[in-house]
Amino acid sequence: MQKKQDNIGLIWFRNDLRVQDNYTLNQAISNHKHLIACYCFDPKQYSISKFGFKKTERYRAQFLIETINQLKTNLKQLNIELFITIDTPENAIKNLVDIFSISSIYLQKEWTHEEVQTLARTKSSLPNTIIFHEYYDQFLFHPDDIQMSFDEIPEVFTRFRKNVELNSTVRPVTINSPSEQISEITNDTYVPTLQELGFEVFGKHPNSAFPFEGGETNAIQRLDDYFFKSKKIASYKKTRNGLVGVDFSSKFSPWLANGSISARTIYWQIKTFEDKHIKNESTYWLIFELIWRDYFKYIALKHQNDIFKLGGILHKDYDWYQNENQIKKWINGTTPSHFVNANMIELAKTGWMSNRGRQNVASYFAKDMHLDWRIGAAYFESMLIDYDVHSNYGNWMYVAGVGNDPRDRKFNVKLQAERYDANGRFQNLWLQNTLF
Ligand SMILES: Cc1cc2nc3c(=O)[nH]c(=O)nc-3n(C[C@H](O)[C@H](O)[C@H](O)COP(=O)(O)OP(=O)(O)OC[C@H]3O[C@@H](n4cnc5c(N)ncnc54)[C@H](O)[C@@H]3O)c2cc1C
Repeated sequence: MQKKQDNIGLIWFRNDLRVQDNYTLNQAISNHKHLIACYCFDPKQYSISKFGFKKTERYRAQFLIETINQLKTNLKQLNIELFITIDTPENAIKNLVDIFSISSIYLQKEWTHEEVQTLARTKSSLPNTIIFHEYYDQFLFHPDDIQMSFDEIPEVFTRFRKNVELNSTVRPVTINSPSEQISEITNDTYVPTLQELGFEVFGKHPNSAFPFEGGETNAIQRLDDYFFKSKKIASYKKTRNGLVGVDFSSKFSPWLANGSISARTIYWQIKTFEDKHIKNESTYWLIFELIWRDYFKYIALKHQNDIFKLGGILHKDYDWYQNENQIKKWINGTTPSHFVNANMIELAKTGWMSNRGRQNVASYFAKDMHLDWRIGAAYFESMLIDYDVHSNYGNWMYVAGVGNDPRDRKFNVKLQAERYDANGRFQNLWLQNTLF
């Protein structure tokens, strides 16, 4: 076994906010006797984006605060202090490097524009002797285990799925054990409040389909409830197009998005469930959806910044409008479609929307209202508790006809409402103040 280094290693947490099955942390623990960690509430993430929305709205901010609280506690159990700042990484990390004479920094590898820029700024604020150890760790199927280069990722999901199902395996989860305690370390940093991030305190909406709290422990709790206590996973395929309540789908996405649970952990727990209870179409379908998640990550790796461009990865030259009045109607839930409105009001009041809802409101925005799809995507980015850059932009491109839908479908929102909300329960839930 390699001898552990005496100098202190630094783990920079971004979207991998967990201690178990965290390969980056695992490598840092293997290489260093002593470790510290940091998380930055980067003010840029709370500023206004180019389309006029706050990049992170209050729902995700609250979820993140809860997540960092648990991360701090869980890291302490591994004898690792988490330093938290409301500052840019370039400033915060430079400070820690100076104070603790850090020479190695560990982080999850990201490839989207803003993350790459932030890392570049951070690197240039530091001496070039600092070694950065970056690892892909957000996938179900690790990039080294798929039999395709990024350029060869198929543009059709089914081809990608069949390839990985046939040729790749999911790695086992890694268990992290404590590192050595650092004596006499002072850490007076703390998890900020919502107000310190620029928001007012708010209560959870009583009708929210996502009433859960952030953090690794809560993610595991939800998994245990959905799989082993209620066993709802066994009927997931039948319920997953639901609109009302907590259990029609797994609700794993917010924890997956900020990395408080890994896709591998979910996968191996599905396998345990199948061994202990039942293996059926529903248990498979949850894995199928996790492969969709991987797919959009690989699409972003393949096409880089094209996923943010108006013509998307297909470089389509459609006519798009930026009519402010129409955009407001969509956001406020005052379009001619009650079904679209109900979904948009749910999003505004809770930070959550079902997958069925998202497909419909996005299709309506792009294909009925012909509005610049990037504005809809930026609004989702602001509001969603589970915002994930690859899934959000990948799905928006798909629905807008500039991405990976080979059939370029348009949703008929009236028929969709009749099919998925036949008794109007969902629409009544969110439109009661506007219709009656
Ligand atoms: C326009 C649009 C924007 C979206 N934006 C996001 C986003 O920012 N973040 C996000 O996590 N998901 C996004 N999705 C995908 C999907 O709607 C959510 O992942 C899902 O609704 C989350 O609920 P769940 O965890 O209960 O999902 P389940 O149905 O229980 O699925 C389990 C997991 O599979 C993954 N998954 C399921 N469907 C998809 C999908 N279509 N694409 C990628 N992964 C999927 C998610 O990680 C999800 O947690 C978007 C979909 C659309 C149509």
